[in-house]
Amino acid sequence: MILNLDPKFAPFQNQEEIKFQSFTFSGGEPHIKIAPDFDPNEKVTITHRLNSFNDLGLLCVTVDALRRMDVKIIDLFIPYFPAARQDRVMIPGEPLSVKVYADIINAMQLNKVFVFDAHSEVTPALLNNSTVIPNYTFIKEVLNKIGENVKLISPDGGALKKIYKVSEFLGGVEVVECSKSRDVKTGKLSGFKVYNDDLQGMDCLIVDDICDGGGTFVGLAEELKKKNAGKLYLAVSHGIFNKGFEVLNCFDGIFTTNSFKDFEGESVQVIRLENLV
Ligand SMILES: O=P(O)(O)OC[C@H]1O[C@H](OP(=O)(O)OP(=O)(O)O)[C@H](O)[C@@H]1O
Repeated sequence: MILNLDPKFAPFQNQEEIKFQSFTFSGGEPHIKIAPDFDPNEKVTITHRLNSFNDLGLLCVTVDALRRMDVKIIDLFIPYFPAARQDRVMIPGEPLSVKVYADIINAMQLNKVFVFDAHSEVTPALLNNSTVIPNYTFIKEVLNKIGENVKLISPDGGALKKIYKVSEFLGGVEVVECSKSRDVKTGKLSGFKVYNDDLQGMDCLIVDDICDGGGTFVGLAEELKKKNAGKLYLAVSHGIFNKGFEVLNCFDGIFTTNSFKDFEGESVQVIRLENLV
């Protein structure tokens, strides 16, 4: 049985859906009424795009309601794990936000928690019973659209381990390693290095988990262009794109999934998770 808390997000097709009504009380608290016409002995998988504390609140009350209906086995699929980038404390006074979210979810005592393309190994390390769904099939779909004659570009050390696994899955597509540096005091991006000089005319696909403002990818695209690379493409599992797509107009194509939100009529090609999981 599936309980899709976000009506626009139904990644698992052909499964019986649990009906419910959800709304927000006038004081701002999320609420749910689940229709009791299903067998509580069956496993229930909740799917939810958990992008805010309100979403988390709805998840908490949903799990409570299911437990009170005697549902014993609950799985959760959250495609984008909130605060996954806040996986270390850089300066005293900051929270370890990823642990805050993980602790709350762990307290729900779920059977399994599925996360799509976790930012780092910290998320699954903190989450009990977690499974990370890799980005391999997403990137394969991207190559189906742009062709396989590209080099895979890894923007930084954090992305490196994952990109070699993607390359292996794709039968050995060549990887170009890059690194980015930040100003120690401000944390602002200060430079990029591309460890391959043989990019003349080569089409390049930058692969990463998240595009937020896009500074990482614009900076890297400039470096790739300096090396006379051909067409530039960007594929990110989780598209936040908080500065819009205009800033990313150096790219010949941008690809993402609907893990964070839907992008209707915007300058990005969305490969929906329905086709990937
Ligand atoms: O679109 P932008 O605003 O440039 O952000 C995108 C970058 O941010 C994240 O990495 P982050 O820099 O947090 O990686 P780290 O954990 O390796 O520091 C993500 O993996 C991208 O590389």
